[in-house]
Amino acid sequence: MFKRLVVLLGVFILLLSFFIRVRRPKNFPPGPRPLPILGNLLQLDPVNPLKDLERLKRRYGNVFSLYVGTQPVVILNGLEAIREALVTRAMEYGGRPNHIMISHVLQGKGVILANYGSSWREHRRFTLTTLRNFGLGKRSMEERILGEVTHICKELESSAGDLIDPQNLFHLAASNIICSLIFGERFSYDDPIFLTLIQWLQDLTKQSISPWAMVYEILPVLRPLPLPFRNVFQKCDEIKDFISKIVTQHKHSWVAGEPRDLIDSYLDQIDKTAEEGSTFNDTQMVSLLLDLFIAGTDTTSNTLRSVMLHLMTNQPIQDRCHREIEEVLEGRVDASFEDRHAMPYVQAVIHEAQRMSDTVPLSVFHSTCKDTQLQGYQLPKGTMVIPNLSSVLHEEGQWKFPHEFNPENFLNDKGEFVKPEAFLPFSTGIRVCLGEGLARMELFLFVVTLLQRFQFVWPETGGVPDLSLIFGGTQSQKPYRMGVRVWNGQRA
Ligand code: HEM
Repeated sequence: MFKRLVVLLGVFILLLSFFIRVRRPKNFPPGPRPLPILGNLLQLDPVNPLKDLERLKRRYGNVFSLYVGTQPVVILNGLEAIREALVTRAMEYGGRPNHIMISHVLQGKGVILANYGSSWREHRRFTLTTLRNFGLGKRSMEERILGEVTHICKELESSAGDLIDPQNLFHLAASNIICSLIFGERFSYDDPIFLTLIQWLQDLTKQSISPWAMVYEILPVLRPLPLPFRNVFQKCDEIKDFISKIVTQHKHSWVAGEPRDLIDSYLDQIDKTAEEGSTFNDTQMVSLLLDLFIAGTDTTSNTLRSVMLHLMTNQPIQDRCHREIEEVLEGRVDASFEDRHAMPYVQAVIHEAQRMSDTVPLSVFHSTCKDTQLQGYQLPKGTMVIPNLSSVLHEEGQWKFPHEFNPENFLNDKGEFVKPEAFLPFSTGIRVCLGEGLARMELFLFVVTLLQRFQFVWPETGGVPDLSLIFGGTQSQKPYRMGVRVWNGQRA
């Protein structure tokens, strides 16, 4: 059915293109000529458009435009253009598009896809304060994370000598940290309810960038029909129902002023701001909780999978990390985030693997909040803007080794850890990832604890390691299996 629809649409568009010419706004960033209805979609590989974006950047410059359907979109490449938009002109570029499918699914509520304005600002501030109150940057958050790592270690111990695919394990662990923060409890890795929730979330993120999402975008007349994109809305409602039930349970046991988790803190906040015009309410709470799940699970677990793959396929680097960890911890069982200052090499390796993992390649899309400019071009209010973070993470001139895995990218001549300005996996500016602090703490404590206790080896039967990435809103390594050996004083 999808194929027939595409063929019919193709013929129709071809005919239309003889009569209609899409015109870019005046002094708009340049780009290839769009077709009516489809725009430039045929010039982008739907499986992975990053190479096409690189090609277009070479032809049109760091700031160019494309049409997704009838909507013009500006793509920003390289540190300079991204910084000018997201930092120097932060307020002008701090909006979110409201016409794409995922904005409709999430209804512009919560934080991630909320437009620039008081509701977004208040929810962002509330979430950051609450994360801090629950110990972000302090020992209590470390204990929460280390507690989860203990569960991973147990699973790995039971797989010692075997090969395992760490995908689910890392995913469940990252999710559990969010669960413990917002629901006040973690789930066991085989809890059927937890597994269903995770599956729903994966379906939701996968379907929201499927070809049907494009059909939704370019042919609004089809939106009311019972086509596959309706599943995304349905999945989202199911997840929200699940979250709403937990919120209702909390309301029965909540004691004002004594928050156990983010839901309790939110209920306090509703209480405190009960006057007219408050942006805090039950609907916004459920959307915020959903946002934290969506934003905090895939991202962290995909980055972890990438770090482990690079470590496994570079044994001398893994060995050197292990030695540094042993020297600093001196037999101490629990690492602390503060230990990172004494572990420049481990820090460099984690950052380098995160650079290569390029987890959120095209950031979350932005939108201009007013008529504005960039590098001499004019962008009208409401223009969708895509910061190509991937282009910065591999930008020539910014990195010693832009295209290969090499921890030297983060080390100076004295072997000290240095973070180049172009390290932007969390983006930058006023919409910079709200979970950056949490994610950095998780990555460090997970990796240090795992490397202290285990050696990870690329299986002999694994063939040549494939380090290429599967493109998506969040990118990931292809599934792989890793050999796990318990470290008992002797390298195998
Ligand atoms: C390695 C892990 C992570 C990466 C690479 C990552 C990356 C990003 C990126 C690129 C953005 C878009 C920023 C922009 O629009 O310019 C973002 C936004 C966001 N992230 Fe993360 N993220 C990670 C982990 C997390 C975690 C653990 C949380 C949960 C606490 C989280 C919560 C958010 C939220 C709520 C936003 C929306 C911020 C806003 O619109 O104001 N992220 N993240």
